[in-house]
Amino acid sequence: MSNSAKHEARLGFGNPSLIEPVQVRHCNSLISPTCIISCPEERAKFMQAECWRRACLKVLQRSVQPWQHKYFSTSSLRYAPRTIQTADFPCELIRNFSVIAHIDHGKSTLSDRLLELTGTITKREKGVNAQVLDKLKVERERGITVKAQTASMIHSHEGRKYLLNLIDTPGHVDFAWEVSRSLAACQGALLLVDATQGVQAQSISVFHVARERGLTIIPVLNKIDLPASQPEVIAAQIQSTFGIDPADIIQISAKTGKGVDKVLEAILTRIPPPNASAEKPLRAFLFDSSYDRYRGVVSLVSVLDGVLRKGDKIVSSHTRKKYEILDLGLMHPEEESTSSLQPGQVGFIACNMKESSEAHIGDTLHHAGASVEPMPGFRPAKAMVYAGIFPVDSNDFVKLEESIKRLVLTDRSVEVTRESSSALGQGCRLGFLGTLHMDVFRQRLEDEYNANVIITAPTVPYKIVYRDKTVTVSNPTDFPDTVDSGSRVKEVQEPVVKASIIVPQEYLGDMMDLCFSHRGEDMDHRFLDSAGASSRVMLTCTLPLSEVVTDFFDKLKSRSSGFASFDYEDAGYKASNLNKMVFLLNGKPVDALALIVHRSAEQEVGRTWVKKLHKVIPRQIFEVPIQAAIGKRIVARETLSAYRADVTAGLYGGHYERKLKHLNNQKESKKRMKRVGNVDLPQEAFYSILKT
Ligand SMILES: Nc1nc2c(ncn2[C@@H]2O[C@H](COP(=O)(O)OP(=O)(O)OP(=O)(O)O)[C@@H](O)[C@H]2O)c(=O)[nH]1
Repeated sequence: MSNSAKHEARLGFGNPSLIEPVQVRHCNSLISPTCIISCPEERAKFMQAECWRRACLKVLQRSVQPWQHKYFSTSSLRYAPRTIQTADFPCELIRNFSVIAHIDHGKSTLSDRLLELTGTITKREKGVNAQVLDKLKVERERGITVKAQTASMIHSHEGRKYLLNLIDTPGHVDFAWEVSRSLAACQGALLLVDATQGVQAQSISVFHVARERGLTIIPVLNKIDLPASQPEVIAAQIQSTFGIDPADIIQISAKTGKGVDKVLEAILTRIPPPNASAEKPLRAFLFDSSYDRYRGVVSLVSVLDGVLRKGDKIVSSHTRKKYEILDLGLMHPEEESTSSLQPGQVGFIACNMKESSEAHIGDTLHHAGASVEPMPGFRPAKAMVYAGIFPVDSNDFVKLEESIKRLVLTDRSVEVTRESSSALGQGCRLGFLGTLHMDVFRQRLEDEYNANVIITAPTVPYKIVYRDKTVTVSNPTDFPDTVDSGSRVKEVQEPVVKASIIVPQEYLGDMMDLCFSHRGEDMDHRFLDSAGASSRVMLTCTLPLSEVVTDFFDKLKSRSSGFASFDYEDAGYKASNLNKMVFLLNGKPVDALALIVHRSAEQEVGRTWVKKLHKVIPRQIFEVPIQAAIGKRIVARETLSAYRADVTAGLYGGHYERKLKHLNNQKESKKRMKRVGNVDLPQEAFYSILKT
């Protein structure tokens, strides 16, 4: 901002500490919406800048009460909320639908195109951000959706205005829970299939979830602009896999916009309106929540019956706690306050819930004093993979714990407990839905909270069956040291999954080999297309979850030249021959590196890890044996040779015996060090071991 700019009017209200500082870079100066501009030319420049306008809107929507909008005054900057009268949309003018598909088949691109086509966002607002609904930095960087997003659109058709509510869902198998709860708020689903890749593993799983929920499915073939697309072949595949009539399939290019208008028309004509009544007592189904630092928990609800108004007193069927609706409205695509949510509508509510655990996913909210039948809820998200997270600098634990707590407020599927390790100090043990989920969480910690962390090798929850009880163990340090006939342990069970792999026929043999080498059982396969040179096969088998969470997916992609797609679902527990492997440095176990391994992989895993350790541990002034042990049995060993300090360096010339005396002294002191077993293992060494 130029020096000539004088202060004239504040673009912030009430208590300035309530205003989140949003930084906007313009004309190479950092400005924030609380900054003040008076020079007319400067002001005009700022006001025309899109970044400035968006930042102001963001601040206003987040921190300012609607009654304060009038103070936000200069003419070109006036905050003009697009007022939606929700009462104008009775059930027959509402359509609630999700976009579902295999990963990367174009869900977010189609969602953006629908938002554009209905005028909800303009091309200018969209700017360079290719995907409006992928709001997280990690989503934009990786080009994947990790959190389902809701957006309401208004679309005019044959002289009537419809309220369309879209939910863009993630495609990766780790986030299947997100998809299933999003579908609970919908009557229809757009099933996207990439016209170059065809039906993939998650296309099948999401199709079945949508069908089980009784949703109307609109099949859409995407990416028909690509030269490699084969619309007819893939349409036949959709017909044979799902029993869908090819005449019902809409062919589009979400990228160029071709055919997307037909999708809009199908949404209006094929998806039934919600069956909700304003006369019945209120029932609002809570299907998602997030945390806002100023307002507490903000929940997404689908109003099944009745009307929800600002100021209403509501009760949670799950906790029986009472709340007052302080704000509510539609996601358009950002939050936009309205005075009510009508039957059949999907929107957000803020009702002073302080803890995110109060917003129980699958809860039914009703008016205080009324009694209603709650909807059947969801099964809670189940952690499949556990890992310890430790700060690289152990002094940063308090800061790290605080960051984890905050992040968990926005990601309810993560389980957190405290953990301490003699090697890595204080940390947290976290439970995730899968390894991608774990990696995304780690990246968010680094991106959003500047955390520098060490994350231990992922492990799955095992069941230890003792003679008198069964205990679930999600940390290798809690696993019994020996599981043999003499111990109290009757058996160890590990989680297994039912895996399905879709792959061109020529890779079937490779895939069977791969599953077999990862302890796959009950293998079966069936052809998806009518027999032909390029027909595709669906291979199913049960796999131990611990095999899936390591490098299975990478191997699957490389051995199928990227053609295989993979999906899995929980298939319970199975008895298995497992043991705890510990790594000894100079005879002392390093707790943070303990692993649970299957008998058949002991040698290989032991050798690989011992080699890894040998590479990264700095040489000490004494020899260090690095061993992998199972109980008392050593399965692999490397020796880190001693680093020999040149104790004779300062002796110029002189007698040979004098040098020998120094060398002997050094030998003695090394012996003492060895006895203490004091291996110097910096945190950075752990970082590089566990990173790989
Ligand atoms: N050529 C072409 N590319 C497309 C089309 N639709 C999407 N893409 C591209 O496909 C890639 C994946 O698209 P996304 O919209 O992110 O896919 P998605 O299904 O939302 O991905 P996830 O949320 O990670 O499952 C992006 O690079 C898009 O630009 C299309 O119609 N034609």
